[in-house]
Amino acid sequence: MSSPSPKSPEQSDKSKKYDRQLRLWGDHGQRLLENSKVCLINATALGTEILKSLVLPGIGSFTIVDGEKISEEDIGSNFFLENDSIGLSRAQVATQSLLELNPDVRGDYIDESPEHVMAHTQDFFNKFTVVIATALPEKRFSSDAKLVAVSVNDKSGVATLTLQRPPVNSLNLELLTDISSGLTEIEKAKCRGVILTSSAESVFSAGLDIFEVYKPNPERLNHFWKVLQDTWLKLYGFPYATVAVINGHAPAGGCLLALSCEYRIMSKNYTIGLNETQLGLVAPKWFIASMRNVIGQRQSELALTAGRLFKTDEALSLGLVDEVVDNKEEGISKAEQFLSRFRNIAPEVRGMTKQLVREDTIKDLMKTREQDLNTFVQYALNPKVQEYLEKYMQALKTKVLIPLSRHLWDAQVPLVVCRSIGFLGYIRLQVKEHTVIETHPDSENPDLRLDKPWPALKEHLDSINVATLDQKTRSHIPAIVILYYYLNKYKEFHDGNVPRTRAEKDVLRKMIRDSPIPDEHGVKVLEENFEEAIHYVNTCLNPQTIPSNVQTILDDDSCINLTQNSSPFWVMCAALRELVQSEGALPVSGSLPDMAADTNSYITLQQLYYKQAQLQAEAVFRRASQIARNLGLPQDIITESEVKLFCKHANELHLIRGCCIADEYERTSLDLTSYLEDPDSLMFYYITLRGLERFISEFNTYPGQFDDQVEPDVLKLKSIISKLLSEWNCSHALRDERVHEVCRYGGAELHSVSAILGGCAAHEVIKLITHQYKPLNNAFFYDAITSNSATFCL
Ligand SMILES: CCCCCCC/C=C/C(=O)SCCNC(=O)CCNC(=O)[C@H](O)C(C)(C)COP(=O)(O)OP(=O)(O)OC[C@H]1O[C@@H](n2cnc3c(N)ncnc32)[C@H](O)[C@@H]1OP(=O)(O)O
Repeated sequence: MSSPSPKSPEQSDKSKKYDRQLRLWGDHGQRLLENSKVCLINATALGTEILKSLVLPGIGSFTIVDGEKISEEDIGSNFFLENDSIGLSRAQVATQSLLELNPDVRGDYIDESPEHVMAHTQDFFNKFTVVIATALPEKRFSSDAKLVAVSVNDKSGVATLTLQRPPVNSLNLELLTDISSGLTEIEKAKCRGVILTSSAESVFSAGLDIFEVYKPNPERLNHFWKVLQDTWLKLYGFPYATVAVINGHAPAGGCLLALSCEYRIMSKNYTIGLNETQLGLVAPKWFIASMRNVIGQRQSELALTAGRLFKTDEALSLGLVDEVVDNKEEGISKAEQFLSRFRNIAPEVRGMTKQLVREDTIKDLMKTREQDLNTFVQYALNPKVQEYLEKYMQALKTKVLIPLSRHLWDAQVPLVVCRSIGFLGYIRLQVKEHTVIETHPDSENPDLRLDKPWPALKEHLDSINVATLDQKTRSHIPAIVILYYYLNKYKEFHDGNVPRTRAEKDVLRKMIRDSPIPDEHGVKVLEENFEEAIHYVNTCLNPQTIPSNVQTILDDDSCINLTQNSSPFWVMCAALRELVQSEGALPVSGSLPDMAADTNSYITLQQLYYKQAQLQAEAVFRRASQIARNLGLPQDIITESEVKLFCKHANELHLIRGCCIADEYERTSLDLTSYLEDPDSLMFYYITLRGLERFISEFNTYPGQFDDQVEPDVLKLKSIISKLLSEWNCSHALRDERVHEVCRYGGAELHSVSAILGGCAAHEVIKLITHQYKPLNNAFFYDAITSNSATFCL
């Protein structure tokens, strides 16, 4: 790779400290690094290894977001955590240890889960240059979807209101609002009855959304409770017959919804109850009344004070539910049968009777609404209650990858997701758009323009007749002059064409090789500069074309249709496009390779190239500044030094348009056939890891985490993976030993694997920050057993 030249001996302390890396990405790269703000989610062994490799080269600052306390497992794998820190905040201890590595770096931490941070400070992550997330399970939910579905069976006149807020229909403000408007819709349609059920496989509703009450915004909290009261009043006093088909767990608020209906049909093997006391919460009076009206004072008191959750069959014996079924379909059919009981009863009469039965309970809340609201708000804001809720939230675990990925995608903040488990490692980069000016290609041909020299260069080169030079001058002229001279001779005999094929180039090489004048002994000695000219025949005579990747960038919509949101890169590209259109070529890079020549002739030539590069860069700068002005962008958005750098590297520009992780996880088909047919392909790790993510999401543990659960977990993971493969329409199966291997790890991190992967991930982050070198596009897998690695574009 090409590198900036070494620094002079008079270096500042900082440049001494960073000397080696400055050779790789220069002062300007270092400046970007020192201005960067990096966020790490979860200070796992891998997470801290990544930060270590970013703190040492001097990022500006880092913030760790991690609500976990240090465990024994952490101590075993995480170099930055000490034995005596068990039980302390992982974010805090890791921050302190990392800061010791480099006094020039600032660091802080947030001792909260990323989900909590997301829920309370939506834009928190937007301020970072890069966000890195380790050990972050997916969360399968989409924020845009409708939260309830209402369907009416025209024949039976029965409406079904289905709760569909994944994953567990927790009742947040939006879901409650949708339930309420769903009921209004049904009321207007004058249906014979309503079935309330859920689209989730195993949950009816998890009750109130804890995020509405944990560290709440007081205004929203008020509104939330009012809407809950309204929704309950509407459902409880609904004029038409209501049945709850409880096709999954129904704790707390979920139970309240079911209790508000007139009849309850529950699938086997789930739980239901008002379990508030178990959570350290007191259920409001109308929750209690709803239960008392169904199972009576005595049973309610026993159930409520203990916060009991009843299994389906217990709930049946208690009268909390009316019927038990095997599945939702049977439940719906039984609900229709219940509703058909009222076929011969006038709906108004039925409705009025229900109103009278329920009137007192409804009036009670109506009378005390304001007081109930105040009590709730005060109670929710009580620090002790918040403490309970915090503990409870931690127990529920957080899964935040999907919403975080979407959020950062929209905010255009790069996200680097990494996982290290046993001998397996994975890095996935999410960038919406990433542009690179200095890609540092491995080999670069000098940009000499000998096929089409600009006038000043042509004039200079034409002024030297190589054939007539004396021996001494001849041996000191730069190789480029020689090459140009013989190229012109060649063209004279070949209809003005430059040599293209190997045979044609051999002809030119021979012309140069045969050129020496015999010495006094009649021997032809080929001077070093002539040897160099022969060498350049291969690399310097390719006609000046615009590389296809650069042309694609210049033809990109972002280059042609600039807006006020266009980045400086695109403004410079637009200006470059105009230069290319008028001159037919990219700007000259302006640098000459070293050559055996006398200083004067070399410098004369070097000046010509340098001056031409300056002139072209100035033209691009003027045009770019004008474009920026026309767009109303700030004047300092385009700097002359940046435009010079841009023009110098115009033939290596690189653009990545990535893919959002959330989209990747929601994809329904994936063509893996070609990979899975190759026994050496590491693609199976992708499938295994996706299975692992889903396992963690469903069971809140790692497969194989508990010794006595390894075999059952293997079966569970296998079934999850085959479900995934069938979701992707992929007929291949994953070999059993692969699944066993992952379960054997039990979620453990190995420090050695995390250290390697941490270095790799940190290097990708440096590329993203400095906008130098091409970053990974987009996933990297590392197998520490075979020492193989592979990258895939997912
Ligand atoms: C402050 C004053 C308040 C006074 C009001 C008093 C009245 C209170 C009424 C209430 O309703 S309080 C809420 C009580 N709810 C519960 O206790 C249920 C908790 N959830 C569960 O037990 C289980 O989730 C479940 C319903 C049995 C389903 O289990 P499953 O294994 O299928 O899913 P999980 O992995 O546990 O959860 C998936 C996902 O959903 C999140 N989640 C679960 N419940 C809630 C909730 N109530 N609010 C918000 N989020 C919830 C859970 O954290 C998981 O999230 P991720 O980890 O995927 O991010």
